[in-house]
Amino acid sequence: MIQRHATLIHALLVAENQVVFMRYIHIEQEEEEAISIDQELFNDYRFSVDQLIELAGLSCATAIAKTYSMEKVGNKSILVICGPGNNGGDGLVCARHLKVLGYKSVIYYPVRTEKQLYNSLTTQCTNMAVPFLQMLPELSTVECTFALIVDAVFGFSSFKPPVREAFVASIDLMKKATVPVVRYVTAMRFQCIDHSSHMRKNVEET
Ligand SMILES: NC(=O)C1=CN([C@@H]2O[C@H](COP(=O)(O)OP(=O)(O)OC[C@H]3O[C@@H](n4cnc5c(N)ncnc54)[C@H](OP(=O)(O)O)[C@@H]3O)[C@@H](O)[C@H]2O)[C@@H](O)CC1
Repeated sequence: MIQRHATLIHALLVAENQVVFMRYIHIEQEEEEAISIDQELFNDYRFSVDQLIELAGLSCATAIAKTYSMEKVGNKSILVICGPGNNGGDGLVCARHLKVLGYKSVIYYPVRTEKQLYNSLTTQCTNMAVPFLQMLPELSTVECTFALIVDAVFGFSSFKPPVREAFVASIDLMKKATVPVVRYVTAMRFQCIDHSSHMRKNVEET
C-alpha cells in the first residue's frame, strides 16, 4: 500500500505535461478504490486525517510546481478554492506549500466548517501571509490575475448533487475560466489538470 501510494505520488511528481481531465463525476470503480485505500491507510497503517491531508496538499503543491514553473506562472497568483470538507483542507495545505515554494497563492474559502483541524490549517495560512479573499473574483479578474485555479472544493463520496448555493458561483467560474484548473481527489489519486471541454462537459453533467 505504501509502495503504491509512493508510486502514485512519484508518478505525479515526474509528470511534466500532465493532461488529465477534470472530473466531477468519478468513475465508480475509482471511487471505490479511493475509499478502500483511504480505509486501509486509516485502519491498517494508522495514518491520521491530519497526516493524509498534509500529504495530499504537499503533493498537490509539488505537482503544480513541477508542471507550472515559476517562469510559466510569472507574476500571476494561484487561486485555491476550498470546500467545506477534507478536500478543502487539502487545498489549504496546498496553498501553504505553494507559498513556501515561492508562488503567490490566494484562497477563497466561502464555507468554513467549525472543526479544530480546519481552524488550524486556516491559522497556518494566515500566519504565513496567504491571503483569504472575502469574495470570489470576477471571471475577468481571474483571467488577468491568476495563472491557474486549484479546485479543492469536493472530493469523492461525500459530495451529493446538486451543488449548494455557496459553491455555485465557484463551479461556474471554473467552468468558464480559460486558465488551467488543477484538481485532485484523494491523497493518493491525483487528477490534475487542465481546463478543457471535458471539464466543462462534466461540470454540466453534475
Ligand atoms: N478521508 C480523509 O480523511 C481524507 C480525505 N481527503 C480528501 O478529502 C476528500 C473527502 O473528504 P470529505 O469526506 O470531507 O468530503 P468533501 O467532498 O471534501 O466535503 C464534504 C463536505 O461537502 C459538503 N457537501 C456535500 N455535498 C455538497 C453539495 N452538493 N454542495 C455543497 N456542499 C456539499 C458536505 O456537507 P454535508 O453533506 O456534511 O452537510 C461536507 O461539509 C477526499 O476525496 C480527499 O480529497 C484526503 O486528501 C485526506 C484524508
